[in-house]
Parts: sequence; structure tokens; C-alpha cells
Amino acid sequence: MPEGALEIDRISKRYGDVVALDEMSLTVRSGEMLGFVGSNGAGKTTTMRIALGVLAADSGQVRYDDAPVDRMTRSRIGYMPEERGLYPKMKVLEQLRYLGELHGMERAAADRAANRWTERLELSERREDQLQKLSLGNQQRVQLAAALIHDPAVLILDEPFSGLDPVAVEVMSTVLLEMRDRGVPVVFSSHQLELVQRLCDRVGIVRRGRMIADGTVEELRSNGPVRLNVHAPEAPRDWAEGLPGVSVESSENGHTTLRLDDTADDQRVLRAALETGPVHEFSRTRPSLTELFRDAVTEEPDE
Ligand SMILES: Nc1ncnc2c1ncn2[C@@H]1O[C@H](COP(=O)(O)OP(=O)(O)OP(=O)(O)O)[C@@H](O)[C@H]1O
Repeated sequence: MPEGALEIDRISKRYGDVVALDEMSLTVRSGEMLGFVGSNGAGKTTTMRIALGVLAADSGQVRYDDAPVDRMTRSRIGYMPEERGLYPKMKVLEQLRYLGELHGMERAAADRAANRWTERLELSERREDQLQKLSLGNQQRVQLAAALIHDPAVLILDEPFSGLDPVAVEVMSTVLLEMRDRGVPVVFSSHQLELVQRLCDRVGIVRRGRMIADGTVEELRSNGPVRLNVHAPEAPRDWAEGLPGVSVESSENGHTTLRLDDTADDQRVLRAALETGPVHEFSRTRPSLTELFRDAVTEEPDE
């Protein structure tokens, strides 16, 4: 069972004047699934390509099991690129077998693995079809099989779920969770935040080439802003205006959503609400990953 963690340590990368990565760091441990999220152009693909070694960083280091990643360790990474790079005219099984052999597997072992993964990913009926004749979702399953064929010690997947129907999402997520449970560190990028929230042990939010938040969904949520939902049917719309540390996010028909910063006193808010009449609801909520993400990526660029 793989022991190691994959560590990306302060890697930077420029393309001319464009800073793609600015001291990006992330760690994925054995038995952990990390969701890598960020706006378009934030630097996810660049990070993954550097981790795999198809692109060189200007500075920083990628380590596996505490040692700098070299050709040997790189061959133990399973990678699913964003641009799906398989051979359109090759048959599915033949292609997977060939990729297994490229990874140094014996033909018979590559053949067994190709058969096992096509079965596992529900592609048995498609084994003898050319890749280009498959639907896009099925091509994506083949791409995942290609990343898994050599029994990788680390999995790096660039938007593996994009464009998949719900059944394919389930098949793929089950396989990835199994890999995680076998001790393989799994990192994938995605814009599907609900899926990330459901599947991942940890989430890293990247903005402008930097990791700006990293933790379990619960940690990120508990560090996020507190919101209060108040239902005070007789309250005027502006009842909470001017309360210290409180900003009004919405106020409609007696239902008010307030955002509290660290200086706010919720008991003072409650007293203010009671002064308007009865209070039917007064509840604290923490933001969902989607809200955290929106807050994180829409903050002022040079705050
Ligand atoms: N080959 C390249 N030449 C020039 N700039 C590049 C190149 N590749 C990436 N960039 C730039 O680097 C930055 C990071 O891009 P990257 O593809 O890593 O982002 P991403 O987070 O994967 O985005 P998306 O969610 O859209 O896939 C962007 O500003 C992008 O335009």
C-alpha cells in the first residue's frame, strides 16, 4: 500500500508577464481525497502539470514520500489530463493495454488490468470499439482507466467529472473513493462544488496562483462568516441597519439575513429584533462551500 504524501511546496511559474503560480503549496496525504477548486485561470492545471513533470516550475519543489519527485516516482502517478489525450482510432482495450505496456507492465498483466478496469468502469461492451465511436462520457471513463491502468501510487485528475451524467459521476466517484481507501492520495480539480463538498476530505481553494484556503470542508465552514437568519414579521426593513459588526444581506417580508463579523454581538442583534415585535426564528448558519468559494474568489484582488 502506498505510504507517501504528495507535497507541492511553493512552486511558482510565469508565462512571460503572466504569473500562473505564485508560491503555490498543497499536500495530499495517503488515504485522502483533496478537491482543488478555483476560478478559470487560477492555476489548477499548471499545478497538476508541474506535479506530473510535464511542465517545469520556475522555483519550488514537488515531493513524494519526503523525496523530490524524479522519473521513477513520476511513473507511479496516474494522471488524467484536462485535454483528453488518447488515440481516437485505437480500440479501447488495445489502447489501455498499450498504455499499461508503456508504463512497463508485462503484456499479460496489462491485458488483465485493461479488462479489470473496463469492467469496473462499466465499459465491457465497448472494449472492441474505437475510442472515437464512444460518447464523450464513455471516453472520459476510458481516460480514467488509462490513469489507473498501472496501479498508481498517486492520482492527479484534471476535471475528471466535467460533462458526465449522474450515473457516470457515481461510477467514477466510487472508483476514486476506493482508491483513496486503499491509501492512494487523490487530488482532482473541479468546478462542481457540491460534488467536491460531498466527496473530499479536504478542499484547497486557489486564486491567482496561490492557495488561499485549505482544510476540511468543516474547517473552512467554521472559519467562514457567521450568518443569522431572523424572522421578525413586524420588523421594518431597516431594523438591523447600524448594528455594530452587522451587515444586512437581504431583508424581505420580515425575513432578514445578516452577516456578522468578529465584533458583532448576536445577543444585541436579538434584543434589537425583539424590540420590533415577536421573533419566530433566530438561527446561525455557516456558509456552504459554494458561498465560501464565491466569497474567496470575489474579494478585492489586492486586499
Ligand atoms: N502555455 C501557456 N502560455 C501562456 N499562459 C498560460 C499557458 N498555460 C496557462 N497559462 C496561463 O496561466 C494561468 C493559469 O492557467 P491554468 O490553466 O493553470 O488555470 P486553471 O485553474 O486550470 O483554469 P481552468 O479552470 O480554466 O482550467 C492563466 O492565466 C493562463 O492563461
